[in-house]
Amino acid sequence: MPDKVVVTHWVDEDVLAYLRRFAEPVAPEERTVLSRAEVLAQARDASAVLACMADRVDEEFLAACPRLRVISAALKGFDNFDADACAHHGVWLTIVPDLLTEPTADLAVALTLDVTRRVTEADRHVRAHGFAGWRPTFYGSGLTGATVGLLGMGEVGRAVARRLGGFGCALRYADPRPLPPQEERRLGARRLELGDLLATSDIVLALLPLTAETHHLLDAAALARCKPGAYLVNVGRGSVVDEHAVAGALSAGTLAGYAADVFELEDWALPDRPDRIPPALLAHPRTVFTPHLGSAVTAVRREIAFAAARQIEQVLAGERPDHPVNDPAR
Ligand SMILES: O=C(O)[C@H](O)CO
Repeated sequence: MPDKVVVTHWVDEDVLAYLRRFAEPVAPEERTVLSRAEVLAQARDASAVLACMADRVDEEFLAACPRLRVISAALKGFDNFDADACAHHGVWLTIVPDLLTEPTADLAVALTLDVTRRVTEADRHVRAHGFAGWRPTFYGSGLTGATVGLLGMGEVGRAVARRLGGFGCALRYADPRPLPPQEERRLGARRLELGDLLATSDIVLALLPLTAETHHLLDAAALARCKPGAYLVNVGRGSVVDEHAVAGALSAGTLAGYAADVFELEDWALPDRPDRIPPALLAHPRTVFTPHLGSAVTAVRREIAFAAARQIEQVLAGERPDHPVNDPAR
Protein backbone atom coordinates (compact mmCIF):
# COMPACT_ATOMS: atom_id res chain seq x y z
CA MET A 1 0.00 0.00 0.00
CA PRO A 2 1.46 3.44 -0.89
CA ASP A 3 2.42 5.77 1.94
CA LYS A 4 -0.21 8.38 2.71
CA VAL A 5 1.01 11.99 2.82
CA VAL A 6 -1.22 14.67 4.32
CA VAL A 7 -0.60 18.07 2.76
CA THR A 8 -2.21 20.44 5.24
CA HIS A 9 -2.62 23.33 2.82
CA TRP A 10 -3.19 24.05 -0.85
CA VAL A 11 -0.13 23.47 -3.04
CA ASP A 12 0.43 23.55 -6.79
CA GLU A 13 -0.87 20.55 -8.73
CA ASP A 14 2.65 19.71 -9.91
CA VAL A 15 3.79 19.33 -6.28
CA LEU A 16 0.97 16.82 -5.78
CA ALA A 17 2.00 15.09 -9.02
CA TYR A 18 5.55 14.84 -7.66
CA LEU A 19 4.27 13.32 -4.40
CA ARG A 20 2.10 10.83 -6.36
CA ARG A 21 5.26 9.29 -7.83
CA PHE A 22 6.03 7.65 -4.48
CA ALA A 23 3.00 8.22 -2.22
CA GLU A 24 -0.70 8.96 -1.99
CA PRO A 25 -1.15 12.64 -1.12
CA VAL A 26 -4.32 14.17 0.28
CA ALA A 27 -4.62 17.95 0.15
CA PRO A 28 -7.31 20.63 0.09
CA GLU A 29 -8.42 21.58 -3.41
CA GLU A 30 -9.22 25.16 -2.47
CA ARG A 31 -6.62 27.75 -1.51
CA THR A 32 -7.00 27.07 2.18
CA VAL A 33 -5.53 25.14 5.11
CA LEU A 34 -6.99 22.11 6.86
CA SER A 35 -8.12 22.66 10.45
CA ARG A 36 -6.26 20.80 13.18
CA ALA A 37 -9.21 18.38 13.51
CA GLU A 38 -9.11 17.72 9.75
CA VAL A 39 -5.34 17.20 9.77
CA LEU A 40 -5.62 14.81 12.73
CA ALA A 41 -8.43 12.86 11.10
CA GLN A 42 -6.38 12.45 7.90
CA ALA A 43 -3.00 11.86 9.55
CA ARG A 44 -4.02 8.95 11.80
CA ASP A 45 -2.82 6.45 9.19
CA ALA A 46 -0.36 8.71 7.34
CA SER A 47 3.39 8.27 6.97
CA ALA A 48 4.12 11.94 6.37
CA VAL A 49 2.69 15.42 6.80
CA LEU A 50 3.64 18.36 4.60
CA ALA A 51 2.89 21.09 7.14
CA CYS A 52 2.71 24.87 7.11
CA MET A 53 2.59 27.95 9.34
CA ALA A 54 -1.02 27.19 10.34
CA ASP A 55 -0.10 23.85 11.94
CA ARG A 56 1.01 22.89 15.43
CA VAL A 57 2.69 19.59 16.15
CA ASP A 58 2.89 18.55 19.77
CA GLU A 59 2.76 15.42 21.92
CA GLU A 60 -1.02 15.07 21.46
CA PHE A 61 -0.67 15.27 17.67
CA LEU A 62 2.13 12.73 17.53
CA ALA A 63 0.37 10.27 19.84
CA ALA A 64 -2.66 10.36 17.51
CA CYS A 65 -0.56 9.61 14.39
CA PRO A 66 1.48 6.47 15.18
CA ARG A 67 2.58 5.73 11.58
CA LEU A 68 4.23 9.11 10.99
CA ARG A 69 7.85 9.10 9.86
CA VAL A 70 8.30 12.73 8.87
CA ILE A 71 6.76 16.15 9.40
CA SER A 72 8.09 18.24 6.56
CA ALA A 73 7.39 21.87 7.35
CA ALA A 74 7.16 24.24 4.40
CA LEU A 75 8.71 27.01 6.48
CA LYS A 76 11.85 28.11 8.31
CA GLY A 77 10.65 29.16 11.77
CA PHE A 78 9.58 25.89 13.41
CA ASP A 79 8.51 27.34 16.79
CA ASN A 80 5.04 25.74 16.49
CA PHE A 81 6.58 22.27 16.07
CA ASP A 82 7.99 20.28 18.99
CA ALA A 83 11.22 18.90 17.48
CA ASP A 84 12.13 16.85 20.57
CA ALA A 85 8.69 15.26 20.83
CA CYS A 86 8.94 14.37 17.13
CA ALA A 87 12.32 12.72 17.69
CA HIS A 88 10.93 10.89 20.72
CA HIS A 89 8.19 9.44 18.48
CA GLY A 90 10.73 8.48 15.81
CA VAL A 91 9.59 11.29 13.48
CA TRP A 92 11.92 13.52 11.47
CA LEU A 93 11.10 17.22 11.56
CA THR A 94 12.43 19.03 8.51
CA ILE A 95 12.29 22.67 7.38
CA VAL A 96 13.04 24.75 4.28
CA PRO A 97 15.56 27.25 5.60
CA ASP A 98 16.70 29.39 2.72
CA LEU A 99 13.98 30.12 0.19
CA LEU A 100 12.00 32.71 2.16
CA THR A 101 14.97 35.07 2.64
CA GLU A 102 14.71 37.34 -0.40
CA PRO A 103 10.89 37.69 -0.57
CA THR A 104 10.73 38.35 3.17
CA ALA A 105 13.39 41.05 2.84
CA ASP A 106 11.41 42.61 -0.02
CA LEU A 107 8.29 42.70 2.15
CA ALA A 108 10.21 44.17 5.09
CA VAL A 109 11.31 47.07 2.88
CA ALA A 110 7.79 47.43 1.43
CA LEU A 111 6.25 47.67 4.92
CA THR A 112 8.96 50.07 6.04
CA LEU A 113 8.29 52.41 3.13
CA ASP A 114 4.55 52.04 3.57
CA VAL A 115 4.40 52.89 7.27
CA THR A 116 6.98 55.69 7.17
CA ARG A 117 5.53 57.33 4.03
CA ARG A 118 1.94 56.58 5.14
CA VAL A 119 1.07 54.86 1.85
CA THR A 120 -1.80 52.65 3.07
CA GLU A 121 -3.16 55.40 5.31
CA ALA A 122 -3.21 57.81 2.36
CA ASP A 123 -4.73 55.18 0.06
CA ARG A 124 -7.58 54.71 2.56
CA HIS A 125 -8.04 58.47 2.60
CA VAL A 126 -8.22 58.77 -1.20
CA ARG A 127 -10.82 55.98 -1.40
CA ALA A 128 -12.93 57.28 1.51
CA HIS A 129 -12.75 61.01 0.83
CA GLY A 130 -11.84 61.32 -2.83
CA PHE A 131 -8.95 63.34 -4.17
CA ALA A 132 -9.49 66.97 -5.03
CA GLY A 133 -5.87 67.92 -5.63
CA TRP A 134 -2.70 68.34 -3.59
CA ARG A 135 -2.98 69.27 0.08
CA PRO A 136 -0.26 69.71 2.71
CA THR A 137 -1.22 66.44 4.44
CA PHE A 138 0.12 62.94 5.09
CA TYR A 139 3.66 64.12 5.61
CA GLY A 140 5.78 61.23 6.81
CA SER A 141 9.47 60.51 7.09
CA GLY A 142 11.44 58.65 4.48
CA LEU A 143 14.38 56.30 4.56
CA THR A 144 16.89 58.81 3.21
CA GLY A 145 19.01 60.05 6.10
CA ALA A 146 17.23 57.78 8.62
CA THR A 147 19.04 55.60 11.11
CA VAL A 148 17.66 52.10 10.66
CA GLY A 149 18.18 49.47 13.37
CA LEU A 150 18.02 45.85 12.31
CA LEU A 151 17.15 43.62 15.22
CA GLY A 152 18.59 40.29 14.11
CA MET A 153 21.31 39.93 11.49
CA GLY A 154 20.64 36.43 10.18
CA GLU A 155 19.90 35.64 6.55
CA VAL A 156 16.86 37.95 6.40
CA GLY A 157 18.66 40.74 8.28
CA ARG A 158 21.53 40.67 5.79
CA ALA A 159 19.13 40.58 2.83
CA VAL A 160 17.34 43.66 4.22
CA ALA A 161 20.69 45.40 4.79
CA ARG A 162 21.70 44.73 1.17
CA ARG A 163 18.48 46.34 -0.04
CA LEU A 164 18.69 49.33 2.28
CA GLY A 165 22.21 50.05 1.06
CA GLY A 166 20.60 51.91 -1.84
CA PHE A 167 18.37 54.13 0.30
CA GLY A 168 20.92 56.45 1.88
CA CYS A 169 20.23 55.46 5.49
CA ALA A 170 22.63 54.71 8.33
CA LEU A 171 22.45 51.00 9.21
CA ARG A 172 22.83 49.63 12.73
CA TYR A 173 22.19 46.10 13.95
CA ALA A 174 21.87 44.18 17.19
CA ASP A 175 22.63 40.48 17.26
CA PRO A 176 24.45 38.32 19.80
CA ARG A 177 26.64 37.10 16.94
CA PRO A 178 28.65 39.90 15.34
CA LEU A 179 29.19 39.83 11.60
CA PRO A 180 32.78 39.45 10.40
CA PRO A 181 34.31 42.97 10.05
CA GLN A 182 34.54 42.72 6.25
CA GLU A 183 30.84 41.89 6.02
CA GLU A 184 29.97 44.81 8.32
CA ARG A 185 31.95 47.04 5.98
CA ARG A 186 30.34 45.58 2.87
CA LEU A 187 26.84 46.12 4.27
CA GLY A 188 27.76 49.42 5.90
CA ALA A 189 26.23 48.19 9.16
CA ARG A 190 27.53 48.91 12.68
CA ARG A 191 26.73 46.62 15.63
CA LEU A 192 25.16 48.09 18.77
CA GLU A 193 23.75 46.73 22.01
CA LEU A 194 19.97 46.40 21.94
CA GLY A 195 19.38 49.41 24.24
CA ASP A 196 21.60 51.67 22.13
CA LEU A 197 19.99 50.46 18.92
CA LEU A 198 16.50 51.24 20.26
CA ALA A 199 17.57 54.63 21.60
CA THR A 200 19.16 55.79 18.34
CA SER A 201 17.09 54.25 15.53
CA ASP A 202 14.42 56.16 13.62
CA ILE A 203 13.13 52.84 12.30
CA VAL A 204 13.53 49.47 14.01
CA LEU A 205 13.00 46.27 12.03
CA ALA A 206 12.43 43.09 14.07
CA LEU A 207 13.88 40.23 12.01
CA LEU A 208 14.06 37.57 14.69
CA PRO A 209 12.95 33.98 15.17
CA LEU A 210 10.74 33.21 18.16
CA THR A 211 12.71 31.63 21.00
CA ALA A 212 12.58 31.80 24.80
CA GLU A 213 15.07 34.71 24.55
CA THR A 214 13.19 36.71 21.92
CA HIS A 215 9.66 36.22 23.29
CA HIS A 216 8.33 39.73 24.09
CA LEU A 217 11.81 41.15 23.62
CA LEU A 218 10.03 44.34 22.59
CA ASP A 219 7.83 44.76 25.64
CA ALA A 220 6.67 48.00 27.28
CA ALA A 221 10.06 48.56 28.94
CA ALA A 222 11.97 48.07 25.69
CA LEU A 223 9.58 50.27 23.72
CA ALA A 224 10.00 53.02 26.32
CA ARG A 225 13.69 53.07 25.37
CA CYS A 226 12.91 53.78 21.70
CA LYS A 227 13.74 57.13 20.18
CA PRO A 228 10.54 59.20 20.44
CA GLY A 229 8.65 59.04 17.15
CA ALA A 230 10.38 55.85 15.96
CA TYR A 231 8.72 53.34 13.64
CA LEU A 232 8.65 49.60 14.29
CA VAL A 233 8.36 46.92 11.59
CA ASN A 234 7.98 43.20 12.40
CA VAL A 235 8.34 40.42 9.84
CA GLY A 236 9.78 37.67 12.08
CA ARG A 237 7.30 36.34 14.60
CA GLY A 238 4.42 38.17 16.27
CA SER A 239 5.38 37.31 19.83
CA VAL A 240 8.78 38.97 19.53
CA VAL A 241 6.75 42.08 20.36
CA ASP A 242 4.09 42.55 23.03
CA GLU A 243 1.24 43.78 20.83
CA HIS A 244 -0.59 45.43 23.73
CA ALA A 245 2.59 47.32 24.60
CA VAL A 246 2.93 48.39 20.94
CA ALA A 247 -0.66 49.69 20.99
CA GLY A 248 0.20 51.61 24.19
CA ALA A 249 3.36 53.07 22.66
CA LEU A 250 1.42 54.20 19.58
CA SER A 251 -1.25 55.95 21.60
CA ALA A 252 1.41 57.53 23.84
CA GLY A 253 3.25 58.74 20.73
CA THR A 254 6.47 56.92 21.64
CA LEU A 255 6.06 55.02 18.39
CA ALA A 256 4.98 56.91 15.27
CA GLY A 257 3.88 53.75 13.46
CA TYR A 258 3.85 49.96 13.49
CA ALA A 259 3.87 47.62 10.50
CA ALA A 260 3.70 43.86 10.81
CA ASP A 261 3.34 40.73 8.73
CA VAL A 262 3.20 38.42 11.77
CA PHE A 263 1.00 38.35 14.85
CA GLU A 264 1.05 36.91 18.33
CA LEU A 265 -2.09 34.86 17.67
CA GLU A 266 -0.14 32.72 15.15
CA ASP A 267 2.26 31.46 17.76
CA TRP A 268 0.05 28.45 18.48
CA ALA A 269 2.55 26.68 20.71
CA LEU A 270 2.53 29.46 23.32
CA PRO A 271 0.02 28.58 26.05
CA ASP A 272 -0.95 32.21 26.71
CA ARG A 273 -1.09 33.44 23.12
CA PRO A 274 -3.95 35.86 22.41
CA ASP A 275 -6.69 34.71 20.04
CA ARG A 276 -6.94 38.03 18.22
CA ILE A 277 -4.98 41.11 17.23
CA PRO A 278 -5.62 43.79 19.89
CA PRO A 279 -8.48 45.99 18.60
CA ALA A 280 -6.52 49.11 19.62
CA LEU A 281 -3.78 48.09 17.22
CA LEU A 282 -6.19 47.40 14.36
CA ALA A 283 -7.96 50.70 14.95
CA HIS A 284 -4.80 52.80 15.05
CA PRO A 285 -4.38 54.81 11.82
CA ARG A 286 -0.58 54.57 11.84
CA THR A 287 -0.46 50.80 11.47
CA VAL A 288 -0.01 48.67 8.35
CA PHE A 289 -0.67 44.93 8.39
CA THR A 290 -0.27 42.07 5.93
CA PRO A 291 -1.46 38.50 6.60
CA HIS A 292 1.91 36.69 6.88
CA LEU A 293 2.93 37.21 3.26
CA GLY A 294 6.72 37.08 3.79
CA SER A 295 7.31 34.25 1.32
CA ALA A 296 4.06 34.67 -0.63
CA VAL A 297 5.62 34.90 -4.07
CA THR A 298 4.08 32.32 -6.43
CA ALA A 299 7.35 30.85 -7.68
CA VAL A 300 8.90 30.86 -4.20
CA ARG A 301 5.96 29.10 -2.52
CA ARG A 302 6.11 26.47 -5.27
CA GLU A 303 9.83 25.93 -4.66
CA ILE A 304 9.26 25.73 -0.90
CA ALA A 305 6.56 23.09 -1.38
CA PHE A 306 8.84 21.10 -3.71
CA ALA A 307 11.71 21.31 -1.21
CA ALA A 308 9.39 20.01 1.52
CA ALA A 309 8.05 17.23 -0.76
CA ARG A 310 11.60 16.15 -1.64
CA GLN A 311 12.42 15.70 2.05
CA ILE A 312 9.37 13.46 2.46
CA GLU A 313 10.59 11.39 -0.48
CA GLN A 314 14.03 11.13 1.12
CA VAL A 315 12.72 9.94 4.49
CA LEU A 316 10.29 7.44 2.94
CA ALA A 317 13.21 6.07 0.89
CA GLY A 318 15.21 5.60 4.09
CA GLU A 319 17.56 8.52 3.37
CA ARG A 320 18.59 11.45 5.55
CA PRO A 321 16.52 14.54 4.60
CA ASP A 322 18.20 17.74 3.40
CA HIS A 323 17.26 20.01 6.32
CA PRO A 324 16.35 18.13 9.50
CA VAL A 325 16.04 19.97 12.81
CA ASN A 326 16.03 16.78 14.86
CA ASP A 327 17.39 13.27 14.56
CA PRO A 328 14.98 10.52 15.54
CA ALA A 329 17.77 7.93 15.35
CA ARG A 330 19.56 9.43 18.34
O1 LIG B 1 9.17 30.76 8.95
C1 LIG B 1 8.70 30.84 7.82
O2 LIG B 1 9.12 30.15 6.86
C2 LIG B 1 7.55 31.74 7.55
O3 LIG B 1 7.37 32.66 8.54
C3 LIG B 1 6.31 30.91 7.40
O4 LIG B 1 5.64 31.18 6.24
